[in-house]
Amino acid sequence: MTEQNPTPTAAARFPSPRVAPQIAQTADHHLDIEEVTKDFGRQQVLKGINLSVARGGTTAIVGPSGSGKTTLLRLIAGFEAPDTGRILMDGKEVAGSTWVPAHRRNIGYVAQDGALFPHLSVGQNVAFGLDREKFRGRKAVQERVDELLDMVALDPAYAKRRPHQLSGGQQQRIALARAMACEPEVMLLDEPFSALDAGLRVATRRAIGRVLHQAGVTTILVTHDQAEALSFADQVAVMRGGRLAQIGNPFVVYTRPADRATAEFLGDAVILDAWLEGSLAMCSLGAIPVRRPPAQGRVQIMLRPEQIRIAADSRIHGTVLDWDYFGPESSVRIKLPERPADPRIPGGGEIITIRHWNAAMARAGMDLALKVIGEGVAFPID
Ligand SMILES: Nc1ncnc2c1ncn2[C@@H]1O[C@H](COP(=O)(O)OP(=O)(O)OP(=O)(O)O)[C@@H](O)[C@H]1O
Repeated sequence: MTEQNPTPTAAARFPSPRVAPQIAQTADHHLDIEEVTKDFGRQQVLKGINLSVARGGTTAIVGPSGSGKTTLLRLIAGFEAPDTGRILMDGKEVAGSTWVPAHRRNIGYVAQDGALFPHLSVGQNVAFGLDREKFRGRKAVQERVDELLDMVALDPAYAKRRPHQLSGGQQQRIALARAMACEPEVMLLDEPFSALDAGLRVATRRAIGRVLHQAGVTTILVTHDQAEALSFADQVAVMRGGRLAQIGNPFVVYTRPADRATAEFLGDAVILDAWLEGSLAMCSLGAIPVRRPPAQGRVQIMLRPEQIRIAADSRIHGTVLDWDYFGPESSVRIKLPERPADPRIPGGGEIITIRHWNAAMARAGMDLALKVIGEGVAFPID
């Protein structure tokens, strides 16, 4: 873990009360980020971030490239200092009016490429993080290295190899073992799976997630992959343009995104113009129930493609344009009727994409009856 001797700015050392509000501390918060900002030159990269992470919890910070994810992680690690705001661990300030350097924060860090030392063996890489006061002598070190390799499901026989003699997934597990050797309370993972191919990526993610969960380590994963964020974490924080657009559990952020951009970032979304009356949105797909309507009248309604099903008994129809076959499911493009029967309903003629498991059912030009399952999410029109 390299430290870059960050110099806290005057604002970070002496934040004004205006920018460092007291946010109620909850007993099980391990990490609290309060009103944190960070500028690089004239660019404000973080614009007032507030985020709390529960002890032993797993948070994924997800967002498009350049949204400030890595910068936030580096601030938590102590590689950089915030310009304003503060960061607390266990309710104690580590950045803000005080400064605790990276090596005293008890935080592990695994980078995208693992950053193993190429000239050291696997065993020496893992041993690098050990507290030599605690593990004195070759035997004690060897036993602990074997234990750590076992923890990440690697045979101790690998200890003698050099990093380049291992697969990408094995190298990432070694990087985790090295970071775990320091016995960190918090583990920061900066896109550690992104260089791995699809199959290895899922297996490595599962293996690393299991190790951290079993050890009760509070974990923050940075990723730009929404599926990875949803499957890995119990809390997802969506970043956009230096701000947190939404924080919630994976189910909530996926099914009830806060705005259209978040909806589209987290997965495929069908978005239609609609007329909202009470808690029913009327659109080309019929009357769709909406939870907590944000407005009345003209809105946009969002559905996930898997909520739109083919159902023989429905009055809503569409025409198949084409489809893509993916094996277990197909993606079917459908054109909705030009003018909905009810004149109050905006839209018509929209092209939507749904998912269906049976490709044999779809033919171009075929008429399909469609049914919506569950609730939609309405977004006000600006
Ligand atoms: N040390 C630095 N000096 C100047 N600008 C920086 C520095 N670090 C980051 N930035 C800028 O801050 C912005 C946010 O970068 P950051 O790496 O935090 O984004 P990110 O969301 O992690 O992106 P990616 O997914 O591409 O890694 C970018 O515009 C980047 O160019």
